[in-house]
Amino acid sequence: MVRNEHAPRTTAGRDGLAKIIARPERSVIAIDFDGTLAPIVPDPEQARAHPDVVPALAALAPKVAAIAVITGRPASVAVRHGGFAGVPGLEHLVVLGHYGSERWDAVTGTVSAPAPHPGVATVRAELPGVLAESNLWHDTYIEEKGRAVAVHTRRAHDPQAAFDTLREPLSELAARHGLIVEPGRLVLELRPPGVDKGAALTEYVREVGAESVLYAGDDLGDLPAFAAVEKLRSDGMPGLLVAADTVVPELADRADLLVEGPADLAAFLSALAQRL
Ligand SMILES: O=P(O)(O)OC[C@H]1O[C@H](O[C@H]2O[C@H](CO)[C@@H](O)[C@H](O)[C@H]2O)[C@H](O)[C@@H](O)[C@@H]1O
Repeated sequence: MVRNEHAPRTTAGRDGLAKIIARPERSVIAIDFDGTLAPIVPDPEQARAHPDVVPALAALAPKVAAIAVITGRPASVAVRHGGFAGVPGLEHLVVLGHYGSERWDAVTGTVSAPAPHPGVATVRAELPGVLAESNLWHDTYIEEKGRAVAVHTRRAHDPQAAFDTLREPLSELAARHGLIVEPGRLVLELRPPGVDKGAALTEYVREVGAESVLYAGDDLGDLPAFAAVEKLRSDGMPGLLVAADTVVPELADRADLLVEGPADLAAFLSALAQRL
């Protein structure tokens, strides 16, 4: 059974869930990684999917049209930290990395990606100077992401103050080299423009020919995916929006269903799989 506390609080969300239950074979289940499938931890290298996540996804996958993980991480990192490769039941899993610009298919085990944006290398070279000018060189952690570079302030003495101080200079640095800043939970990522989780989700839903969609996320980078589901709903496709945390109110306020982090999301997905 899907427990009562996992009942959507909106009519649109209830309609979305009802459609998923009625025609699961035409439903896409799309889920963010950090904060949604993997608990937030101070060191991004140490983030791992909650132990209940892979069993829940593996139970659900054979019953729905498709499951996709849509993440700001490089696709290969999400696959590794998620433990998604070679799992019985997840033979058709898709991971859309770098906000949808990369794609890993479990079927082939390979990642497809466009050529790297030349601005990333220049930004990387200038970043230490910008951080030093803000007196935050020692207070930040730089995550090398290949096609992007992320500046984390979670380990700073005052994480929110460091985030606020860096937002403008990093936006200027990004803009000088044709990049944008993607803000997240105590992270400012400098990345190429032109792609977001909303576009990635819409394209994937069309590719699969889905009739309903569920999207779960926790952070600002998930807002375009929420907007995409809202647009699909206005075009007649039922959908369910799940927030895995209330720490980003802009997202949580728009959710049909709130769950309490990755373990609770896994419980919801597992109960859904049983019901289907
Ligand atoms: O799209 P996502 O899968 O949610 O990825 C967004 C960013 O997540 C990661 O940072 C967040 O998780 C870290 C590990 O728990 C945490 O330390 C950090 O404060 C969070 O912002 C990741 O490191 C970034 O590269 C992603 O862009």
